[in-house]
Amino acid sequence: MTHDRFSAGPHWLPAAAQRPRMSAAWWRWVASRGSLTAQLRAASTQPFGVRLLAQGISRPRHTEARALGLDPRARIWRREVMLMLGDTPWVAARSVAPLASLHGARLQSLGTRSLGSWLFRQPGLKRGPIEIIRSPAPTLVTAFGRATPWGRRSVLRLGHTAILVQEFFLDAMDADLALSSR
Ligand SMILES: C=C(O[C@@H]1C=C(C(=O)O)C=C[C@H]1O)C(=O)O
Repeated sequence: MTHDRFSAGPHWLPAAAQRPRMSAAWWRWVASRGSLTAQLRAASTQPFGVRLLAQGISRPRHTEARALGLDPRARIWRREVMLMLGDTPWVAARSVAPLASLHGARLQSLGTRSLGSWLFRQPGLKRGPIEIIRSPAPTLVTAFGRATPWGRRSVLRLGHTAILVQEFFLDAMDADLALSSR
């Protein structure tokens, strides 16, 4: 069985439903609607980087298909990365987009450039509601560190292209920014 970094167990809920369960400092990260890349860059003196873990054609998870309004058998492009500050991973991210809608989109050629640094420059970008999950499956233990309880996702739309961006915050970010204690 392949190691599945991103099989999240519990349910995705609207951000407001999860707010009482998190600190104000976490809320400012998990519920923000701007570019996470830009927020990460501003929060650390360490250089921001993207470590590409995997990308390619796949099938969506059921929860991803539902979020994108897709048939679970539809083919999607998946991109799994670690967002790094210096040598420390702070966020694990999995973004998926229907292959049919990717025509002309840059997801496939991004490499180690941040998806957000391209997306948030596009005029007409629309971001759907932020959903939050608590305690993503403990399987999100990577060679880079353990996950915090928090993950978030939203669908970003650019014309006919829809991209579900899922971000799971790692312990090192919590420790470096002392988010749980504020
Ligand atoms: C959507 C954004 O892009 C970030 C960069 C990603 C990537 O390069 O794959 C994935 C998730 C995001 O955290 C953002 O910066 O908000």
